[in-house]
Amino acid sequence: MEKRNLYLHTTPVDEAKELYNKEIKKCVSVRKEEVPVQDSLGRITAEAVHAVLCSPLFNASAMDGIMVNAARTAGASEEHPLTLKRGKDFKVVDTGDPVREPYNAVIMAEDLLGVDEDTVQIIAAVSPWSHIRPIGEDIVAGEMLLPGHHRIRPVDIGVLLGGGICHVQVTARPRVGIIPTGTEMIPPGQEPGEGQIIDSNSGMFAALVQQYGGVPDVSPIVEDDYEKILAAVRRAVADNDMVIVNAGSSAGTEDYTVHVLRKLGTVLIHGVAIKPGKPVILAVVDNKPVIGLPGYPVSAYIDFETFVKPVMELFTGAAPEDHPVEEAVVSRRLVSSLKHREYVRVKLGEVDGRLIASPLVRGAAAATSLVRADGVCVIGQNLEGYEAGEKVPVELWRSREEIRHTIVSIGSHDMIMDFLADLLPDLSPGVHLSSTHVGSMAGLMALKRGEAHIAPTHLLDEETGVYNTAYLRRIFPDREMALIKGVTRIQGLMVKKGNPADIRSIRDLLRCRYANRQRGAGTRVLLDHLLKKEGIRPEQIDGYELEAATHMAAAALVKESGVDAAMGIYAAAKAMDLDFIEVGEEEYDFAIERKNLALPFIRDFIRALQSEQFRARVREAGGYGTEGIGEIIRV
Ligand SMILES: Nc1nc2c(c(=O)[nH]1)N[C@H]1C(S)=C(S)[C@@H](COP(=O)(O)OP(=O)(O)OC[C@H]3O[C@@H](n4cnc5c(N)ncnc54)[C@H](O)[C@@H]3O)O[C@H]1N2
Ligand code: MOO
Repeated sequence: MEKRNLYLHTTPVDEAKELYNKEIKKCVSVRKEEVPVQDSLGRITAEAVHAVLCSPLFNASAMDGIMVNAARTAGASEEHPLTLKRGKDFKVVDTGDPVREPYNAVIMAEDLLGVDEDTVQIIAAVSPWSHIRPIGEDIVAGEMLLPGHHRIRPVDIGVLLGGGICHVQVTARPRVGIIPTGTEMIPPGQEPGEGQIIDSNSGMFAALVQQYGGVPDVSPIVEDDYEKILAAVRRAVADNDMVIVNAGSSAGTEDYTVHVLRKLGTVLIHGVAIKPGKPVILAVVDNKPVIGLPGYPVSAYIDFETFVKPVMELFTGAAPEDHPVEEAVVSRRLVSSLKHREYVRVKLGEVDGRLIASPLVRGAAAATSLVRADGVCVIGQNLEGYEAGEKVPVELWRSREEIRHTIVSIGSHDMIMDFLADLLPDLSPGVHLSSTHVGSMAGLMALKRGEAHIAPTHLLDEETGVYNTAYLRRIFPDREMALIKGVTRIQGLMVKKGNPADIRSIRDLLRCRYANRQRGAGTRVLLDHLLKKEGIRPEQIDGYELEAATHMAAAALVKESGVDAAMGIYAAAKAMDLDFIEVGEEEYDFAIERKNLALPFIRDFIRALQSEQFRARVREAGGYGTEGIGEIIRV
């Protein structure tokens, strides 16, 4: 079996879905089961449900008051109030009480003039049936309460019970077998050894299966061995309605999934024009759908939504539910290939009334991009992408309301942005902070294009030695700008614990392996400044070209790889348990257009900055100063 799968042909997404759907429909049969109405929330009705009882079950008073015979009230007026006697003319009723012959109308208590215990006067006649809910007003026995294919909601449960139904026929939950494969995989919770990977996908699949109304059945991890995978698939197919085999879907020498599925059944598709998610396998084994999903989490998720969910809907009878789509302005150029339909995760924010989509990292292994995403921009296979500023359709993964109350920050990274994102919804319910880390300079450019509310920045003006203001003046010559004072922070060289390479100053970078930050990052500007002061040229630094996107990513390189030093902030070094050699202090502030200072959520942001909770977190992290925090500097 030591051969590679070369699947050069990739089928367009819709074609693959249609072909598979046609084939699967032949073998999927919907099973029904009866469940107590009380336990039916979220289940799908297998057939229409009809009421067995009327509601109300009898003619019922709709108000507190008295019941009368309407004819008896004729002639009552303000000039000629009519006197009624208890027992003879009326009976007292409460809301919901039955109203029977000879009574046929109810008068509200507030419309009665009390004379004594047993006597009232009325000043208007009433018509028959007033304030009476007639039998079957809401539900008539035999009436259809819910159609088939309907997802049962709390209000439906109320109506079913009211209509005399205690048990309801729903579609049975499909059992979905999940087989994680890979010799390098370990279950979550086990200490990973060299080269081992935590099986995080199975947990995600199990949750997705539950979300879409199925019952997950996760097998133990199967190593990359043809016979073992074959046995696992056989077992899972026998025990379940459908099966997912995870990883080993592509062209590696140990990617056995497709060979196993060919041996056991029919592989209809291997390779779809979708990115991420290309190596998906759509097969049928023993009349049951079996889908091979790629190992990379983002690919696996996109393929699950695209191919597994529709099959589950065949079993559950649920109507396909799609995310709402809205038009957004894309903040960066998005290049895509005609070879596939591409799903680009985006952060969304509303700035100056426009919905702005900022693309997140596109790697298929970047699972956090799924967590951080507010939506996804789907670039059709017939498109080569979009230019910055172009309108693009975006599937929303969060509500429009939530997006509207989100402060969009684009710029330099600091851990205080995480503290603030965590604190804000606590201090100002409903307000969120979304921060994208692209470096100080790129953040200011995004602010200029109207894609962000604030841009965190720490840029040193070499001539004046002053942070931030000079850049704002230069980049926004004709706009009224301001800086919200943030923190001062200690910058330094992060080195391995115990400083084995004995690094004491910038000059020592000449004899070690360094990791830099991306172009336009304030930390890189500071390094360049310090190198210049020492008369060192960038090309003399080994690793000047190696770029980390954040302080923490730079610290992780020092901690886990052959890198000896990276410039960063004290808090990152401390968080990663690294040693730290101080090189200077800098100012990390928030650039903003002055007109936006009045936005309610910007006031919330400033309040959060000045809160005792925030100061406490910053003190705990260490390496920060908070003098003047939250003050406004006009630029
Ligand atoms: N020569 C080629 N190599 C690859 C191609 C190709 O066309 N030619 N396709 C690439 C694409 S696209 C994808 S997507 C991946 C799919 O990989 P596999 O499905 O074969 O998965 P593995 O190689 O076994 O694993 C890859 C990677 O996925 C992660 N993984 C796997 N299982 C799990 C799990 N249960 N939980 C969490 N993460 C998991 C892990 O990082 C693995 O290293 O192939 C490319 N290669
Ligand atoms: O299809 Mo893979 O998912 O592009 O990375």
